[in-house]
Amino acid sequence: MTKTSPRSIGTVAIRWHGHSLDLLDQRLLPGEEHWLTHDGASGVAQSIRDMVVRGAPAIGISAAYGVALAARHAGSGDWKAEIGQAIDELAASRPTAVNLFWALERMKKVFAACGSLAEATDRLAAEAEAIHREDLAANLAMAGHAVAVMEESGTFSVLTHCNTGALATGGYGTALGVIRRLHEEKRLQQVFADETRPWLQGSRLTAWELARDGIPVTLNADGAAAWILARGDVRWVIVGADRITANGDVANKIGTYSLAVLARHHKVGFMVVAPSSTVDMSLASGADIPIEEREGSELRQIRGIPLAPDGVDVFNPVFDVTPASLIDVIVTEQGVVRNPDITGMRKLFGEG
Ligand SMILES: CSC[C@@H](O)[C@@H](O)C(=O)COP(=O)(O)O
Repeated sequence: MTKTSPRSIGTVAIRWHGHSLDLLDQRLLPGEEHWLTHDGASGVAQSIRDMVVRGAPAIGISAAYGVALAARHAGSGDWKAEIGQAIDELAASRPTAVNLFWALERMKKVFAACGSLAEATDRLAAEAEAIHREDLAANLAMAGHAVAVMEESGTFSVLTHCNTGALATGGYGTALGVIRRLHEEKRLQQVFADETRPWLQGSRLTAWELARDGIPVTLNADGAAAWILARGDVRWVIVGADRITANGDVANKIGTYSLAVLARHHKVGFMVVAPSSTVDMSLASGADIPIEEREGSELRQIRGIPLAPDGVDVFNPVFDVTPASLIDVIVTEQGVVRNPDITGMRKLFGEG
């Protein structure tokens, strides 16, 4: 057992120490880099719920470490019940990103095969580390597949939404990993980063992460995306995903669907980049995906400063579903699905 996190590429947001888990508090970025230490699953579940850690793969990885912590700190009595409760608590933290449930299923399988607490402690930690390591490897593989799809010669600009970087994953990033690779290959003119209202993952996290890594980034209001695409130098809109269903529909951060409509109108490529842990072949279409709604206060105020009349009614769905028909290509570490539909999805991922 290594008792260390895999080496992240880009900003590190998850640090595993074997007996505790440190998460970079993403609520405080870009102003402050503050780490929260967790020694139990409840704290990890709360950090997922409160968005200390966010982004589909990072949520799955953190939950897996949460289960490992539950074993590490379980009493010697009914340790099976304690770990089972921890898994249930983690599963209730956020509903949309399937990576959470995928990671917990992996942990459950290992847990079910353990005959003693000592064995569970070792094996659950090793499984969580494997999930973390494999996510980083998937990101690197996806970047390779994605840039091979892009036939443009010379340099070009891209537009992205939300944060899909090292902060949201095991390191490197999904959509942002592709952007990193384009930059490494000197094919990237610049990245337009949607600010991503209301939580501002684009301005607070993506712009920060890219600027730190020396990748040319221009921040824009979400409402400016149509005008930016109309100007013609953006060739691809590249986004991540929280859940991809059997017909190729994609749940991702609210605002992704409008970008897909805009991309189709302006004949700009629309690419979704996500590891296979984001694919949910058990759901027929996006209509079956549970869409998280968060507190109205996320729109009414920012860090206590009022932005709207006190108590005004708010509708705050934090994800939307982009129909497969608006997506040009889905990229995973297992390969790509062009013009996704059920046939293409089944070819790559089986029946589910
Ligand atoms: C690699 S992250 C892909 C998605 O999880 C990301 O685009 C997103 O929607 C994150 O939402 P968040 O609410 O910040 O967890």
